[in-house]
Amino acid sequence: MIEVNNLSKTFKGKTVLDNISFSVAPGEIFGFLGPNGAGKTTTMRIILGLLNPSSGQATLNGKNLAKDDAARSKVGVLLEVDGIYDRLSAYENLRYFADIYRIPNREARINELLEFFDLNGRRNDPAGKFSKGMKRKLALAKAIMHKPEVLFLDEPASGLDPEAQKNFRDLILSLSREGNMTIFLNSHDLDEVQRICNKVAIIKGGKLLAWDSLANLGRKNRQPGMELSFGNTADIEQAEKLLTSAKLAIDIHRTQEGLTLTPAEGADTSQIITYLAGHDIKLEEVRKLKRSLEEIYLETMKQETR
Ligand SMILES: Nc1ncnc2c1ncn2[C@@H]1O[C@H](COP(=O)(O)OP(=O)(O)OP(=O)(O)O)[C@@H](O)[C@H]1O
Repeated sequence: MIEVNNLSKTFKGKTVLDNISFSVAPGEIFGFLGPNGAGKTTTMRIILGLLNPSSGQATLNGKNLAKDDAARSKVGVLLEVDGIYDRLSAYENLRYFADIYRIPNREARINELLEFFDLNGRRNDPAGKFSKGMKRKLALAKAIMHKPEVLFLDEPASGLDPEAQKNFRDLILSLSREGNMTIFLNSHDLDEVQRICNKVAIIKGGKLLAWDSLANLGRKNRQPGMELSFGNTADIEQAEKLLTSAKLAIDIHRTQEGLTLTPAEGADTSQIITYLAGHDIKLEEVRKLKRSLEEIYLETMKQETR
């Protein structure tokens, strides 16, 4: 369990973290979201014990990583700069770190990692000749070599093409599932976070604006929208008028086959369907629209500046 309690950080009088608190449960894939300069990397560095907080604390299983070597050995870290040696081969890079970390059964572990990351065919090629995606995979192999409990990733897929990004996401998911690893992911890639994280925190200007599961965040700000399609296109206009005057829905927009809308406060989907049926309007299909993380994120950002 990672616990961040009332954490603040000031650099030369400038507050970059302002009394933030949250926690990450074991096995969770946690997405830490925010614009550039929001304070994500600073928070991560404090948790890792690389930077002292101005006040408050951050612990892993109750231990301060700055002061506890045993606790520090339970984490793996992949920062934006991946620390791979270009002149060494994939194998030599892993061998070098295996020696530093005194990994038991070194050769077996290196072979397992090269297989898992699909790098075995290029094991003897210098890493400098690798594509960006392959280099990231090698860096991730290095970060998890000692089988950490928690993996910290700072913008792990930035600069990768869509296919390499997908590849990387799948790897992170399988590490979480098979290795039962807790993952702490710093990102401003909303799509990436939406696809893999189960819990999200949003930070801006050093302040924590939100911290919840994706599902709860979607519900909290506003009800998710719905899409209605009609067998008879003449009903579309009529339905729009009825729902507007009955004040059952807001944000009503016409589409090719029907309407998208958000149930008004106090109204719900079944009320809307019953109301339209009572006015002889037949619905062909009703679909709940899932709110994207992008909508939630932008709304959260707006609320803060209000
Ligand atoms: N060593 C430092 N000295 C002074 N200011 C710093 C230092 N490290 C970070 N900052 C400032 O702290 C703020 C937060 O930076 P941080 O790197 O944590 O943001 P971030 O959310 O990780 O941003 P990005 O998405 O761009 O990586 C920024 O204004 C940055 O300039």
